[in-house]
Amino acid sequence: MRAVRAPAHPGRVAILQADLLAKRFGPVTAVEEVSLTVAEGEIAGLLGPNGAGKSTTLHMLLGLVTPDSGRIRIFGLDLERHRTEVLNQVNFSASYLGLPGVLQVREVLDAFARLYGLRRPAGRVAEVVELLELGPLLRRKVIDLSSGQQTRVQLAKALLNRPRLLILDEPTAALDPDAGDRIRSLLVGVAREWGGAMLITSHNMREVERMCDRIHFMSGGRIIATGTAAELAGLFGVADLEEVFLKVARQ
Ligand SMILES: Nc1ncnc2c1ncn2[C@@H]1O[C@H](COP(=O)(O)OP(=O)(O)OP(=O)(O)O)[C@@H](O)[C@H]1O
Repeated sequence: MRAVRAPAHPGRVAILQADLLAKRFGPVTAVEEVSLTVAEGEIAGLLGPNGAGKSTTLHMLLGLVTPDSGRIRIFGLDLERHRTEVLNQVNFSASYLGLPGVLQVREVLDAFARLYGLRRPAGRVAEVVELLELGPLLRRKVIDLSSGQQTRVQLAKALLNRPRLLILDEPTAALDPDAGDRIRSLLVGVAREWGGAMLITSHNMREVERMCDRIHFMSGGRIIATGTAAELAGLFGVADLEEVFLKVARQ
């Protein structure tokens, strides 16, 4: 299949550059020849059916999984050689990442603020609490929160260090339509305001169409197409991203 490769932001600095990543788990090839870039200020989407290799790719970009081959540069630095310097300016949120359930929301945020070595931890915690509307939940234990509320705490934690690169694995999967809508607006605002870059996975095609400047579509461990939602729809000869997804998943 011919791939569309549209440069989203020609001339802008590449925040993330991954070249020819590959990862096998025993007999399973999870990721093969994956190359992608995310530019400063860009929100990029990584889409694909279940098992396409999205999470494995994200985990390699976060240094959680070691690639069998390939190279990752973030902020122009090699991730393997400059791991601490790079990861200090990156953050990640995923619904499957548990937070310490016995702690109150305030304690969780304070603990991460200290862990990140923030200069004004109390001020920054107050900012993310306001951004994610967590004020009424601060004294509640994480384990007692609904999954949507826990997602908001996860996102607050992920924004604490003002990451230059924010990686989100299905950020709004547990949120109701209203909360999801507000979080999407917030994330777009954060990307535009900070000039940081975001890479997100999602199974919500409307969300991806609304948020993402550019989409990398994965199937069978490979990126099979890259472009805007409209470019991908054109490439596959369908009306929208939802139909692209169905076409790829059913092939
Ligand atoms: N730790 C692991 N050990 C063995 N196989 C793994 C491991 N992690 C992932 N895989 C396999 O690699 C392939 C890609 O998995 P991955 O989780 O990256 O897909 P995904 O696109 O994120 O899927 P989903 O949309 O379901 O979250 C799958 O076949 C999966 O079973």
